[in-house]
Amino acid sequence: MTALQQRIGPHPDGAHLPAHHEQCLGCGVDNPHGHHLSVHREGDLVVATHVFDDRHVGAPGIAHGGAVATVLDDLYGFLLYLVGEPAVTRQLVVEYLAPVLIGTTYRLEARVDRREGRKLFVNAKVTALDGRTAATSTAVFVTVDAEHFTQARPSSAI
Ligand SMILES: CCCCCCCCCCCC(=O)SCCNC(=O)CCNC(=O)[C@H](O)C(C)(C)COP(=O)(O)OP(=O)(O)OC[C@H]1O[C@@H](n2cnc3c(N)ncnc32)[C@H](O)[C@@H]1OP(=O)(O)O
Repeated sequence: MTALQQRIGPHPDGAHLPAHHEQCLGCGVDNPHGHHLSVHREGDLVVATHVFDDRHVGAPGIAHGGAVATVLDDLYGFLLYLVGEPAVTRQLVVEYLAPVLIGTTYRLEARVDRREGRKLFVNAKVTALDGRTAATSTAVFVTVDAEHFTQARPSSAI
């Protein structure tokens, strides 16, 4: 079994899901610019509790839209652990419904809506702890083989 296959799973309900790799902008623990997302499985959902900090500011006190998109994109990347195959973003759509505030805790959740061949149609939302939804998203991911990740660095550890 390859390291990629081992990382992909399976992962039981409730399990903490492994970072994509240590330097990943979304979830890598060793990336000083990263969001350090910590994600677990809740049934068919992947879920994170997240606080944007001053590194992610756009308008004063408000998270940059690109930072929110980054986190959503990375969260979708955890659905591959439920699908059991690697997949990458082909299309990402974000609806910014309300400002995402710096220093405020949000629940992020994502799920696979449906699959058609290699295409995974996925959706996500960002919800404040008072229940208000700050952002929703849809995306299309496309499954790839392990060689996809060796295009830039043939010796990639993924
Ligand atoms: C453990 C850790 C490891 C895994 C680590 C994972 C890390 C995850 C990190 C978070 C996520 C990311 O940031 S991922 C990084 C950002 N994304 C990328 O770099 C991807 C760049 N794009 C690509 O490499 C390529 O375009 C691919 C692989 C996505 C697809 O290329 P392809 O393989 O040639 O496939 P292609 O024929 O073009 O399209 C496949 C199918 O999708 C359809 N399709 C294409 N676009 C759309 C669309 N917008 N809406 C609907 N359908 C679409 C096509 O019609 C086709 O359908 P049909 O004709 O077959 O029916």
